[in-house]
Amino acid sequence: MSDISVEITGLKKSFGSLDVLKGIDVTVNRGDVVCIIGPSGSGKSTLLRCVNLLEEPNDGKIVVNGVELTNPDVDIDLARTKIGMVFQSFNLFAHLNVLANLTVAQRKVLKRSEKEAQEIALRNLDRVGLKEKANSMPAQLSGGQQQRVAIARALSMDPDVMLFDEPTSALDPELVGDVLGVMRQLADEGMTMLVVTHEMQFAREVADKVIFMDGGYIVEEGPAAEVIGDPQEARTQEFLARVLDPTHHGPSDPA
Ligand SMILES: Nc1ncnc2c1ncn2[C@@H]1O[C@H](COP(=O)(O)OP(=O)(O)OP(=O)(O)O)[C@@H](O)[C@H]1O
Repeated sequence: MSDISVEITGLKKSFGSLDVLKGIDVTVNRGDVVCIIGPSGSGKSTLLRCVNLLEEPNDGKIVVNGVELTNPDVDIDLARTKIGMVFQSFNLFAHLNVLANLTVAQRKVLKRSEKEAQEIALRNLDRVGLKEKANSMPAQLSGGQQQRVAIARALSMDPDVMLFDEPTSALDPELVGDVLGVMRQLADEGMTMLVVTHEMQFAREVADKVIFMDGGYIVEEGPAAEVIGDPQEARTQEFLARVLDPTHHGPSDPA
């Protein structure tokens, strides 16, 4: 089996006349955590959405665990079950309790029996420390708990890869640590993860590789210490101010 889990080559995506991804190449090895950072509007979410086939690329190739998702003959529903996605806004079904949130796609897409789906759901709720909330409704949970349920829901589909799109951005600061803790645990367990985040400490401590995107290009890629730098250095302070500034939209087009 290849060591490569995700291989993206020459990926391009436009919305009308807006070129958002201008030729992206990314390789993620099996078991690695890759963090994607970059200013607002640089195309980070669009990249993840293309990998999960929520957006159709205009050009390029995406291969996940040997399956070319960009091949028009691929069974998209089946391929997508292998890719778990966690969004900023949790996206739980508000009218279903926690357990049902975790079983519905297992029943429908993977055709698991109710009993098997519930067993797998409870195991994954336990993994994120929320087994006792199985019968709660999403609205009865904190944002951090809802996000951990969303992670457990994605895990219940037995994904090969987990994609996280700013999973802590919508949370109150005191709830961020619990969600990052679950993500650290998944990384320790060897889950392959592609994470769009503004959490630089998480990137420094957990990422095997950091990718810095700007203006639809990858402009830097490597170990966190090289891409983000030492937090004590002035260069790093300037860099972080640029990456974390929500008003920066500067597509410094290298072409
Ligand atoms: N469905 C869409 N239709 C039109 N434009 C879109 C669509 N999705 C994204 N865009 C535009 O593409 C550009 C990149 O958006 P994207 O969400 O990928 O950036 P981002 O780097 O994730 O930003 P942020 O950090 O603010 O989430 C933005 O200009 C955005 O307005």
